[in-house]
Amino acid sequence: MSTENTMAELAKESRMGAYGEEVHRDIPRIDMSDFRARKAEITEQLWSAATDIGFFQLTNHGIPQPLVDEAFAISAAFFDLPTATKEAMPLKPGTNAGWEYMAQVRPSTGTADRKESFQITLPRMDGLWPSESDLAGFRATMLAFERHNWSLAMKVLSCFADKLAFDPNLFVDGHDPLRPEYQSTLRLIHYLGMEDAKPEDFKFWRAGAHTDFDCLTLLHQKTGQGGLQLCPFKDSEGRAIAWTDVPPLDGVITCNIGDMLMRWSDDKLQSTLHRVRMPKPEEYLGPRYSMVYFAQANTDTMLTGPEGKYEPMTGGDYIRMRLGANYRK
Ligand SMILES: O=C(O)CCC(=O)C(=O)O
Ligand SMILES: [Fe+2]
Repeated sequence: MSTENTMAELAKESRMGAYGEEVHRDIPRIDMSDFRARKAEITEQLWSAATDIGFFQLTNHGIPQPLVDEAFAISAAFFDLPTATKEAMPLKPGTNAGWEYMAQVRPSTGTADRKESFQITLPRMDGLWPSESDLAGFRATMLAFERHNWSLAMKVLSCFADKLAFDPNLFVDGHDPLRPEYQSTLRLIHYLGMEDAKPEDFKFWRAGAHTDFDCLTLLHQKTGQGGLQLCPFKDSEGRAIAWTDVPPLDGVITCNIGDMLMRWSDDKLQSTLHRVRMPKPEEYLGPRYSMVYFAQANTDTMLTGPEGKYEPMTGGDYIRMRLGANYRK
């Protein structure tokens, strides 16, 4: 993407901070069971969702629910650690690794998201894991959970490879987790509870409107902790903006296409604007936890579209270009 395109992208995001209207839309739900036998059928469903609304929800996805539950529990325990302990694992700008507190400022809102997060990008974790005495089992659980998410993301991406007439291994090789160039990220998020918040705090966002930078996002939400809303790309081009709730459902993983895959697919796959709104006063006001896996092509993977619409670019250059705009210096 050229600099002009990036700036146009940011200008577009900066108009997205308003609350806007809400409308119901069906989010396609896709059953991943018996994947190898049903791959052709699953591929059609994924393609239809990803070229249209850009969001879909996976059921029977193969990530064991006890592992998801354990990851949520230990993520909450991590955020309960003393601030000084978390401060010893700081996010280094541009690395997607480490802990941050209210540091992510979205171009759409110009204010910091009301959250803290801990990001795990495997080759960059030296000195950033909590010790076993601080939080026993954290690293082992997160390593297992990360790899399960990678595996599911690769299944979904392999379906897109078929439709894009890419080499069947292109995405798996391009996200090889055993290489130092791996830059996919698992992000644990704790959105701050609003029980004691001042009325003016409610005008902020838990996560301001944005598109993701990555290829594919897998989002784990907790039932009862809603707030995610999406606005399909088609409606965001100066036409009326209408936002659609994506309620959390047990056993379901919500997925969306990110900008990197949109570019890599010559814009066939749609990266869709989304945000996390504040609870309304009558809703659950407690903290909200989510866990998000961002599949991002390795830093040395060349993003070359099927029809060559864009100049080829490496995954590393692409992420660097996008990260600069999103964190406080
Ligand atoms: O927490 C959520 O539900 C969504 C988070 C998100 O969109 C992001 O971190 O990119
Ligand atoms: Fe996102």
